[in-house]
This record gives sequence, structure tokens and C-alpha cells, in this order.
Amino acid sequence: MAQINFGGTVEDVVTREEFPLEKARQVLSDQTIAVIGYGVQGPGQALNMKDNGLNVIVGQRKGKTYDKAVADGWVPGETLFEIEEALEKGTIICYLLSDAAQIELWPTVKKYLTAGKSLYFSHGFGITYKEKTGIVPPADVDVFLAAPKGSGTSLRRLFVEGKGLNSSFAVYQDATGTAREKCIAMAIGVGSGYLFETDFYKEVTSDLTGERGTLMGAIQGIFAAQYEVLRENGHSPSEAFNETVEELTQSLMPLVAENGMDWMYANCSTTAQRGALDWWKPFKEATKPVFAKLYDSVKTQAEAARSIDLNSQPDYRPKLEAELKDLRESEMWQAGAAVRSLRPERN
Ligand SMILES: NC(=O)C1=CN([C@@H]2O[C@H](COP(=O)(O)OP(=O)(O)OC[C@H]3O[C@@H](n4cnc5c(N)ncnc54)[C@H](O)[C@@H]3O)[C@@H](O)[C@H]2O)C=CC1
Ligand SMILES: CC(=O)[C@](C)(O)C(=O)O
Ligand SMILES: [Mg+2]
Ligand SMILES: [Mg+2]
Repeated sequence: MAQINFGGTVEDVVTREEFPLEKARQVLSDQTIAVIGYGVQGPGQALNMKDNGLNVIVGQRKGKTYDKAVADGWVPGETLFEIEEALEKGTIICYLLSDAAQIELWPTVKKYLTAGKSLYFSHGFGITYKEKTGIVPPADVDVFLAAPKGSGTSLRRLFVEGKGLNSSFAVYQDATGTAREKCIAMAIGVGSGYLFETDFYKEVTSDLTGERGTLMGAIQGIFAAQYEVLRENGHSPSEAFNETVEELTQSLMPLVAENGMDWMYANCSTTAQRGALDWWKPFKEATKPVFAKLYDSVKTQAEAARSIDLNSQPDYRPKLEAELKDLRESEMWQAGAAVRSLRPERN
């Protein structure tokens, strides 16, 4: 593995140079990879693996997503099957149902996990919270994960552009002695950039923190707070939205992605730099206790319990959709829709 210095800490990572696609193909040459579930990660991973020359089939129950799989080029009876048929044919079972649905389908999946097969996850959830999920694989199967650090939608889009999201990988159970190389081969096969090693507990703990925190929850909270203060002080919706969101996503975050925060600062005015360098600290102090509380809520499994409890209620989907609708219809995101429609490239 390559040793890379991450800001003073040296870590082992796997790059595509040392574990090239050719090697992944060779490791997986005698495997039938069954992607179970065709929601968000399913399509991204299945299509990337197929385009990478791996032997992939999809298992999806009939309905809208099944039709989407057909539209994406999966052929019923050849590469697309009902879930149980795919479970039977697959030698590496990619369990890409939603974490909640994984609980429900587990007794079925377990039946098909015969000796020597592999069980692949993209999250540490099901295994780490096994007291809550009941997911306990048989001892004679390999169990590992590759968790792309991003949406399956981006995983596919970046792959098509010749780029790759980073993924973490972890082996939970090595029954055959080949779990680790299959795990890395799968992580390369789904189109990852570089790979960093973790374990199931650390993966789920950091992932739940990240998505509730800066990646999704905190960012919306901070946007909403600033937008409201601007509106309360008489600024128009378009001004408030541009100064809160649009400039960040269109102008400044691409600079951060390219070369770091100081590079983005350096490309802004000295006035902006002075203010940003002064103000990031009070923002950090104000929010750090919230992040500590969040981490604790993940660690005590309160977040997992809440997710499982709510997701298993029959009326959860419509309720979730109603919450997303409220967000979409909030003034800030309605202003956002109008702002996006005015982007020159959309005309
Ligand atoms: N959404 C994402 O991009 C990411 C997801 N992950 C992980 O990947 C895994 C898959 O997540 P998503 O792609 O978001 O899943 P999803 O919520 O999009 O659902 C996947 C599939 O599950 C099927 N499904 C739902 N309930 C079912 C049931 N009761 N019986 C049979 N099929 C059912 C749906 O038809 C859908 O095709 C999870 O472990 C998740 O944590 C990891 C990284 C990012
Ligand atoms: C996209 C991703 O990696 C998340 C946010 O953790 C998820 O969808 O669960
Ligand atoms: Mg994630
Ligand atoms: Mg997640």
C-alpha cells in the first residue's frame, strides 16, 4: 500500500496505480456480482462495474426502479432478475437496499449465503448495529464493505467523466482467506479514486456524523440562519440567496475543491479575507458543542435507533416526502429555483 502523509499522520492507502483495474478484473474473474437494490448506490455501482468489464447482474423487485434498470440497459432474464433469483446466481452479494430495507430482507438473503460466497455492503450500519438489525452473517462467508464517499449519482457521473470518488474499505469477516483482495477489487471496480481502510464501526460512525453534520444537516442549518438574518434586515430573496448559497456553490466551493481553503480565500478580496479569518473562529466555537452532541448521539446508537424506528413505519415514505417538499417550498429554496433558472447555461 502507498504511504501518504495526511497533514502529519502517515496512512496506508490503496491507489489505482498499485491496484489497477486489470488486477481487479483478474481477482473477480470467476465471480458473479449480484447488485441487490437499484436505488441510488445500486445503479452507480452496477453500471460502473459493468463498464469496468466485471460480471454483474442486478436483483430488483418489480416496479419503477426495475423499469429504470431496464432503461439503463439491464436485460430481464440475462442481467436483471427478481431479488431471489439474483441472490441465488450471485457469488458476491452487494447488499444495496436502504439500510432499513436490509433488515426486512435479511432472512431471505441469509438463505442464499452458502459457504464461500461473499456479502458486500456500502455502509457499516447493518453489521455494527446487529442487535437492532438482526444481520448476522454465517461464519463461512466473506463479509466486507466498500463505501463510496458520496452519492451514487455522483459516483456514476464522475466515472463517466473519467474521475472517481474516494471510498473507504473494510473487511469484517474473512472466511476464505481472499476477502481482502476481493474487497479492494470491488472498491476499484465500482469506480473509486483512492481507497482508505477503516472498520465497520468507524465507517458508520463517521458517515452518520458527516451526513448529519457539515455534509447535509449543518450546511442547511447555517444557510437557513444566514438567509433569515438577511431577510429580517430587509434584503431581497435573490440577494439573500445569492449571498448565502449560489456564490458558494458556483464560485467559491469549486476553488476550495481545487486547492484548499486558503486558495479560495486568496482569490477573494483582502476585505473578505480579513472578515473570514476573524469570523471562522466564533462560528467554530458556536457549533462545536452541537457537533459533540451529534457525535454522542451517533455513538450511543440513538441515531441508528431513530433511523430504524422511523423507517420501519408504514407511512414513513409519504412523511419523508412531505418534509422534503417543505424544504423545497421554503422561501430560500424557491428563491434558489428561480436563481438556478437564470443561470446563463440553462438558457
Ligand atoms: N445514497 C447513497 O448515495 C449512499 C448510500 N450508501 C449506502 O448504500 C446502501 C444503499 O443505499 P441507497 O442506494 O441510498 O438505497 P435506496 O434507499 O436508494 O434503496 C435501494 C433499493 O432498495 C429497494 N427497496 C427498498 N425497500 C425494499 C424492500 N422492503 N424490499 C425490497 N427492496 C426494497 C428499492 O427499490 C431501491 O431499489 C445503504 O447501505 C446506504 O447507507 C452509501 C453511500 C452513499
Ligand atoms: C452520500 C453519502 O455518502 C451519505 C450522505 O452518507 C448517504 O447517502 O448516506
Ligand atoms: Mg457517506
Ligand atoms: Mg450515509
